Amino acid sequence: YSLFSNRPKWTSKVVTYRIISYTRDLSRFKVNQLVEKAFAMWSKEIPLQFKKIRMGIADIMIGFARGAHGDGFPFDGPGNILAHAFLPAPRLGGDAHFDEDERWTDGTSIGINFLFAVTHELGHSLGLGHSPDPKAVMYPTYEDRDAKDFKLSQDDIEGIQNLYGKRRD
Ligand SMILES: CC(C)C[C@H](CS(C)(=N)=N)C(=O)N[C@H]1Cc2cn(c3ccccc23)CCCCCCNC1=O
Ligand SMILES: [Zn+2]
Repeated sequence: YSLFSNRPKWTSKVVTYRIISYTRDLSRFKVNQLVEKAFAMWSKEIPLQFKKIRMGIADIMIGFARGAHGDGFPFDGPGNILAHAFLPAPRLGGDAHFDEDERWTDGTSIGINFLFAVTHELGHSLGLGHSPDPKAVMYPTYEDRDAKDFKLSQDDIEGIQNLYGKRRD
């Protein structure tokens, strides 16, 4: 795993999130469900709670966009960069954006596995960098093969616990 030298992290006990836009590739219900599942994978390992809000400003704002979308980091059409997320910080910090020019799937058809991508992006939203371990969710590139029924690797867990400590309950 890798962290950033200033080790940015959330210092509140509860971190809020809000899904502000959706994709035409998956139902809103499915997007909500997969985002919830990705948060649960990380929160299982650390003493941090995630709370979904429906209005207002959340710590982690999640959405889909194509091309230039107002954060100075325009997406690049199909393929290449699939998504991006900002390290823990106010405002844009923590936010995760998914490229609407990709085809997002829940594993039942061809396309980029959305659950895998959300889990990777939330790793960044929580403060993780990339891992050199090809088995880690935080490995820099998307490999379709291990996107089906994946779980956090030991490396991912060690990294996130280095930052937030172990969950005790
Ligand atoms: C891990 C993801 C869920 C999130 C990361 C983005 S991020 C910011 N959150 N680390 C991602 O999109 N990685 C690229 C990295 C990448 C691979 N290639 C590229 C060609 C051009 C540009 C980028 C890439 C080679 C060709 C394959 C392109 C399709 C797959 N793209 C990737 O794997
Ligand atoms: Zn990444």
